[in-house]
Amino acid sequence: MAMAGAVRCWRLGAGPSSLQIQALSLHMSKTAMGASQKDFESAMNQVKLLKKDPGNEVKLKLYALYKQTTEGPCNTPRPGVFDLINKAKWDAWNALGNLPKETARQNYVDLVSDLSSSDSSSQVKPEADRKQPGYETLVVTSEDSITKIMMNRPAKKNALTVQMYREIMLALEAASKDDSTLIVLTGNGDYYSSGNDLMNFMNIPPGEMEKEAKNGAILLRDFVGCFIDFPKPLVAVINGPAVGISVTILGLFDLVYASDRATFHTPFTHLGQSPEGCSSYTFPKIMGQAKAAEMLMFGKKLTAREACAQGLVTEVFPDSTFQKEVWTRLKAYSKLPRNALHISKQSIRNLEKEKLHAVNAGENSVLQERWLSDECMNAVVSFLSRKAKL
Ligand SMILES: CCCC/C=C/CC(=O)SCCNC(=O)CCNC(=O)[C@H](O)C(C)(C)COP(=O)(O)OP(=O)(O)OC[C@H]1O[C@@H](n2cnc3c(N)ncnc32)[C@H](O)[C@@H]1OP(=O)(O)O
Repeated sequence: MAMAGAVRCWRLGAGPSSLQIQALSLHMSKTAMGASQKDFESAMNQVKLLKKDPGNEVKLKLYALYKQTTEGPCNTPRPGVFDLINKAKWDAWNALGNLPKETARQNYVDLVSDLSSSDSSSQVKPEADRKQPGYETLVVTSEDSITKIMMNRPAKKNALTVQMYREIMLALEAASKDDSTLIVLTGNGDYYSSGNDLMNFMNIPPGEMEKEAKNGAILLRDFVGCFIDFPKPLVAVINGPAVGISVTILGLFDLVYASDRATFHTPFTHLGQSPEGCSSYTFPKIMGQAKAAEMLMFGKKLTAREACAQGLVTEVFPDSTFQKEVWTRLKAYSKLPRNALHISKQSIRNLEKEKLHAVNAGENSVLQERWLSDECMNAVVSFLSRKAKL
């Protein structure tokens, strides 16, 4: 809602200390003498420096007091019934009746002073302060109503260890309960993620293979289950190549933004494995049977633009401007009415939830067998002995 003169430019920068000093001086002006024209002008400038949007109700109050101070009681005709914004502004001004200009000026100065005080106590914290503690393989931060979960093993291309699967589940669980509107999953470094860490298959004593395969299937079921059940909009910010499970679960996200440097690769057959992440169901639905088969069965690697053309990716951005463009977009989306957004997400997902859980269970029991196969073991040994790479 734009209100000329009274309320503009909430995001113009000002150091917290200068805000505090000005807030204090405005408070001090609330003495018996009443607010002067200079105080009023200073308050108008102060409004432009507020970092936190005070909300429409307060903006209307400010607008009304501004008009009353500068023009006196409202004497213009009421805007038409469909001119909602101007009608709301007129109503707020008109409600002040015959309030004297001096009192309106004082009230305006007092209101701005209160807003400035609460604004300066909620200044943006530095990145290090926003980082949530307790994660070793992730960096989790919350800002602008967005919780960002960043996979943080760049030297290993963000390959997913058992600990990382568990930490992502914990971070999702916490994010489902925090006050964020959107949740973002992304990667640190040049890769989004190279998929399952193939070291997860190593160092298993000979007699323990079946038990470990079973544990792996349970971990995978729970991991994918978290994405199926997640109640808020999930956004993948694909900063570079994505492999294996980091690709398949994209079918469970609400938005997928990719750098034009990203690629999408599911080389399951080469690895003696089979699709997971509900991709055996979501991919044919998203891109059609033929394209899904080429990816999931024959391991065709897609460029970001191909993945976008096939509906797996929402939008592709040039790598040079990727972060800036994506985060600007997400910050705008995070201001949408939170409850409406979450209810829409849940309505869409609820239609499919039961089916997705059944698909997840089915895929995992097939994979549990695959992990015990010679084809899978040979592929892992080849990679680890550096004979094979994707
Ligand atoms: C329990 C749940 C199970 C869920 C199952 C999911 C299925 C999948 O996700 S299948 C996909 C598995 N992923 C792969 O097969 C990728 C294997 N990695 C590669 O082919 C290559 O590393 C690469 C193409 C991703 C990158 O090649 P590049 O030459 O650029 O870099 P590298 O020198 O190979 O990698 C750097 C460093 O990172 C290690 N690394 C990378 N990816 C993995 C991985 N997936 N598992 C284990 N380690 C990985 C790589 O070994 C290097 O480590 P060192 O520097 O120590 O040699």
